[in-house]
Amino acid sequence: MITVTSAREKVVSGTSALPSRIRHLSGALGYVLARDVIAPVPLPSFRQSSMDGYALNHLDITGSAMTLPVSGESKAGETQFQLLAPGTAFRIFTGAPVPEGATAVVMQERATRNGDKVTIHEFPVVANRNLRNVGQQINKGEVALPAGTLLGPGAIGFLGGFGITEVEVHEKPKVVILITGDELVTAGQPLKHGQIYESNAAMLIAALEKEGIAGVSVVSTEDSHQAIADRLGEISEGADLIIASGGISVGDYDFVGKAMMETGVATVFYKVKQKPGKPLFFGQKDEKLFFALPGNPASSLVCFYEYVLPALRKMYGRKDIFLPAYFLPSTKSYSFDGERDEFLKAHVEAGKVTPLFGQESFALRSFALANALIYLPADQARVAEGDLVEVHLLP
Ligand SMILES: Nc1nc2c(c(=O)[nH]1)N[C@H]1C(S)=C(S)[C@@H](COP(=O)(O)OP(=O)(O)OC[C@H]3O[C@@H](n4cnc5c(N)ncnc54)[C@H](O)[C@@H]3O)O[C@H]1N2
Ligand code: MOO
Repeated sequence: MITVTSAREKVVSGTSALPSRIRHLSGALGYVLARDVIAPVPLPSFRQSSMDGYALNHLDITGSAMTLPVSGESKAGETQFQLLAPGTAFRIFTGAPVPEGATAVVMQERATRNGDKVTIHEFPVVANRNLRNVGQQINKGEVALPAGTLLGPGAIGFLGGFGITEVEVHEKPKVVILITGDELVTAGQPLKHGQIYESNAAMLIAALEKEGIAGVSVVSTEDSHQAIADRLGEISEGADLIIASGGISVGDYDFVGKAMMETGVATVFYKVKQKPGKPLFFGQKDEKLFFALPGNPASSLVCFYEYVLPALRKMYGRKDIFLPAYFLPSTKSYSFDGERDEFLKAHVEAGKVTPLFGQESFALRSFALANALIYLPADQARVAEGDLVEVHLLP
């Protein structure tokens, strides 16, 4: 049995980023840049007004309430190159090109228009006021976004502002889920005594979807050594990452570990000193990663967030692969036997964290209400109210 820290290290060192490919910008949300994007043009690419008002030369305003003739107009989308005659003002609107010769824009709230004249109620007018200069945000040739940037809506908009339509990003892993367990019944079918509804597949698909991983296939198989080995061989063909659920403990019908080894998967680790999720298995074959998660639903989801998610994120190029961790005061006392590190389903609110009722590995009700996990190393087996605990925020 290895420690949580060592298991996490082995997941990181055993995982590499997938190759890159070109994607259309409109389909690149949630992907990670594989190359720096270089600004093809400066932004802004021409001098723009940031207000509706009057463009003028600030040196022409030598006292309060000065009146200037209005010699022209520039509105957003104006494509003609325009020149401001000395001693005059231009009517101008937000986003419009500033005429050559103008050095500032005065907001219309600080001006009074009277026919073809305007009186300026601002003195002094400061140079560059209400102007967006060429390259103020970024100059041509600079790194607009570095490799490793996770593309969110802001990045999509920023790159769209350059007219960029394609980006080079890391591929996302193709994931297959293998569900084992003879007691499992698909929703919609009646339950016989001793049977339960299968729910880990939908839970893991949801967690993957939240990470932007779609097209996940699910294969179910009976609890037989041969069937599991056969399915494992088949499903790993087109996949980058295989998640098995159930059958990884020590019972007579827990065949997943053996089947993994028989199909040539090299064990990186099996069993982690943690609760829940002790019988977690991680292995590799070629470039493919294999996780076998314990069937207990809460164990499965904890292992997903603490081990599978970092591997997935590293595969698609992310730098921040673990759940964000903070130390927060606990609103409740909590104690455990200290034999294994514990992950507790918890709720963070107003800078404090509360361990929830129902920490057993079969209990998902608490997970349904959780927005975080508390990580307690075995040597922190007694937590008093107000003690700082390590909190991992759920996505
Ligand atoms: N003698 C021992 N027994 C067990 C040990 C041990 O060390 N010695 N470890 C326990 C721990 S800890 C865990 S965790 C479980 C893990 O067992 P498996 O991974 O083999 O999981 P299963 O036995 O298949 O199922 C466990 C539990 O979860 C339910 N389950 C399974 N799959 C699903 C699913 N897809 N949807 C919903 N629920 C599922 C299943 O019915 C069981 O109740 O082993 C302990 N035993
Ligand atoms: O380690 Mo198991 O996941 O406690 O129930």
